[in-house]
Amino acid sequence: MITIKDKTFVPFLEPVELEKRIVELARELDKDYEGKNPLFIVVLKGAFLFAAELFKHLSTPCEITFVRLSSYESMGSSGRVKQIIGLEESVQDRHVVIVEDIVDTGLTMAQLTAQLSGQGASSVEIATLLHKPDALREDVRIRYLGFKIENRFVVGFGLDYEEHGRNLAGIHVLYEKGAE
Ligand SMILES: O=P(O)(O)OC[C@H]1O[C@H](OP(=O)(O)OP(=O)(O)O)[C@H](O)[C@@H]1O
Ligand code: HPA
Ligand SMILES: [Mg+2]
Repeated sequence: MITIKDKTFVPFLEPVELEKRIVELARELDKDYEGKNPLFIVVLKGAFLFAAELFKHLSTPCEITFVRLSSYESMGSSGRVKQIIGLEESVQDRHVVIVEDIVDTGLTMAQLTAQLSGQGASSVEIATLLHKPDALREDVRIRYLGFKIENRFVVGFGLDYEEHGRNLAGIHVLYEKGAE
């Protein structure tokens, strides 16, 4: 168990499980994007460790860039996605893969995919480490998924609780008596 501020979290996905699944995703991406020079767009801050692990195992020639989007306040979505750092590259006629840590309500991905398609990308796919199907409120199609998880708040491996816990090597879930 670990404590961050006023909350307790318990281990849920170990670093070795994460790495094993990320290697599988990299192999799938290598196969699907061979010869396409994809543009990977990493969504900061949360996706930084997932992206680092993914790219270490990816061998297809590609370009990598970053945006920084923010919508969460403490443990809930504010309902608004703020673009803190925008995209510098043109996505016109590019095969784009968004690299995200988690699709929760889907609001962040719904907005970003609509924006990229509107800017003329040839294709836009989502690669996310985690997804909470029971929390989804938007029409979001995930092409590359690490783990489907329950609708419970998680931290670690890039994900934060009030900006803390991003450096944890595994994913931890909020401790609720009787649910651990
Ligand atoms: O599906 P949604 O409900 O939109 O939630 C998912 C988004 O929320 C988190 O970002 P956050 O706003 O916490 O910013 P951060 O990555 O800097 O922590 C997470 O990293 C995703 O980008
Ligand atoms: O469960 C979560 N944990 C941390 N950040 C998040 N952003 C969306 N869902 C989550
Ligand atoms: Mg966050």
